[in-house]
Amino acid sequence: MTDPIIKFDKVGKSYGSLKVLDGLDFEVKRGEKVTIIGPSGSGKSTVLRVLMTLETINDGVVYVGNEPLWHEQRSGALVPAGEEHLRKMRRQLGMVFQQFNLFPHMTVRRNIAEAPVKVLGLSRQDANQRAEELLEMVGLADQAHKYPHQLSGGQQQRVGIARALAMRPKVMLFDEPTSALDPELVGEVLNVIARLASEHDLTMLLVTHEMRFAREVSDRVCFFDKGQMKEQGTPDELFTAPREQRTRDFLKAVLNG
Ligand SMILES: Nc1ncnc2c1ncn2[C@@H]1O[C@H](COP(=O)(O)OP(=O)(O)OP(=O)(O)O)[C@@H](O)[C@H]1O
Repeated sequence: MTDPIIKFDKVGKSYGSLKVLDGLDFEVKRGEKVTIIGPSGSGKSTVLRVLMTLETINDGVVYVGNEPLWHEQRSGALVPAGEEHLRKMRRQLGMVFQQFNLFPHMTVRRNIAEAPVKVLGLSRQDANQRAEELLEMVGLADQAHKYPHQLSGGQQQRVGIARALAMRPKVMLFDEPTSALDPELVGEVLNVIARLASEHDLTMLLVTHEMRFAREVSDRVCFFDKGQMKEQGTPDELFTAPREQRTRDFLKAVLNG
């Protein structure tokens, strides 16, 4: 593995007096599968939302590839980025949300094909073909002409994954992709993500409360607390021999809870 494809360099983010990211230093390398775990409110989702340009930052620099995400170089200085730069940078990332956010009035196939047509300029025919290949991959080839409300939550989330992949992002972000699902539907979604992780060299950054899953799919697990990364390691290092007391307390609470 080589250069970082994502880098947070002393990134600060606050809502009023609440510091959500506190001088955060964090990197993900190309092709790496990284999971962020940590208590509620530790800033995990904010990291993904900042990358997706859904939240601004107050301090520091975020890099995607080797380019600043929220800034542009002008005459050697970093200045706040304009909308065109943000749009270009955002295209490198795909995100799967807790709430699937599918368009209710579009068929499953159209949900997946719409952005490739509108944003990437693919022909409708090529976009439909891409959508059908992705539906096959997530095990929903026979659901292309249904509407989201005709699918289970697990199926809708698999469409959400196909939709993000249709834009051929360099990095896939997953924000607690199973937390809105009934327990019996969690497995089918985790299986699709695990297969993606093992069969593709896509970079993946996941926030999850599913510790067993984090252990299985990740190259590296990062423990966040109070807007900082407090500890990181391979799944084995972090889950079997955490160094920090705060990590031990957290794991004890979630694994026994
Ligand atoms: N738009 C907002 N306005 C004010 N506070 C916010 C906003 N969005 C998030 N927060 C607060 O920022 C903190 C960090 O939120 P974030 O969603 O990143 O946490 P998290 O670690 O993902 O938590 P969880 O596991 O509960 O999802 C929380 O205390 C949250 O209430």
